[in-house]
Amino acid sequence: MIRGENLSKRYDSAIALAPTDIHIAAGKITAIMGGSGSGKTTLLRLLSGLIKPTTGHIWYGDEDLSTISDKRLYELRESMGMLFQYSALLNSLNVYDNVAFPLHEHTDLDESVIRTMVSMKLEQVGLRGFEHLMPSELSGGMAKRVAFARAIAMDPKIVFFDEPTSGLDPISAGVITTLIKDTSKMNRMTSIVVTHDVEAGLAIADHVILMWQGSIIAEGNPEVIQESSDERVRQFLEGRPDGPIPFSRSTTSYVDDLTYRPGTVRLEV
Ligand SMILES: Nc1ncnc2c1ncn2[C@@H]1O[C@H](COP(=O)(O)OP(=O)(O)OP(=O)(O)O)[C@@H](O)[C@H]1O
Repeated sequence: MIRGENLSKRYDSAIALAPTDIHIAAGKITAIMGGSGSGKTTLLRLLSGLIKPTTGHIWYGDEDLSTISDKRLYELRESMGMLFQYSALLNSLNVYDNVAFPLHEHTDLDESVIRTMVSMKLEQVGLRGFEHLMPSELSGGMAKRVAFARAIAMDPKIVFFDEPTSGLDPISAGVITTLIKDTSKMNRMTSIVVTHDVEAGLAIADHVILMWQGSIIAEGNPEVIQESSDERVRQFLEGRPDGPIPFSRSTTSYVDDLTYRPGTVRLEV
């Protein structure tokens, strides 16, 4: 369904994503995992057309997301849903209007139809009856559920989830994880989930992509990943603070930094 070809992203001197080929299967859940700064969000943003690649193409069928017009991209977005890390609810709108927002924005449906659709989505996330609440009156878990209902309001074919469980207690995180899994299966939705939650990622994904320093270092079904003997994969899965993925990101010598005097040359390590 979605294919990235020679896809890369560079910010000034930083390479957020090294040239990468990627294939996202239709109707499946793909989990993108990896340490902080490994390029997960960059890859998600590229695949959803939120940012343009430095090199390469993103194919949706025979359309290249990196070169299509803004108008066509807007049309394609009608078949995409997004759930961002911080829920990104519109603070001045209540729960009903937040969930109805994409329906108002992209359709001419009668308000009575929209009302029914919003009720169905809120029922699905267990929040029917909370339509009148404002975002400031919601717990973090409730806000994520509202954001989830909004992401699926248009019955999208593809949904992008960026850290959907971050900052949630284990029960709320479990609720969101289950919602992603059940909704994806039920609607045959293509779900792309960026997550730090190794356990949840391996539990719900059909396909796992593991990233390190802007590159994909392993991919496959959860069993393949779990059985990998790659030291970087093992360190990530076992949550070891140091190993081939270093704890320190510093590129200069610590001793040199402590003894540095202006006018002398700093050594790179
Ligand atoms: N807008 C930007 N400008 C400059 N550098 C950026 C920008 N966005 C990302 N980067 C850099 O690109 C690299 C990858 O960032 P990215 O956010 O994709 O990582 P990530 O794996 O999602 O990290 P995290 O899990 O901490 O969110 C990082 O080194 C980051 O500093």
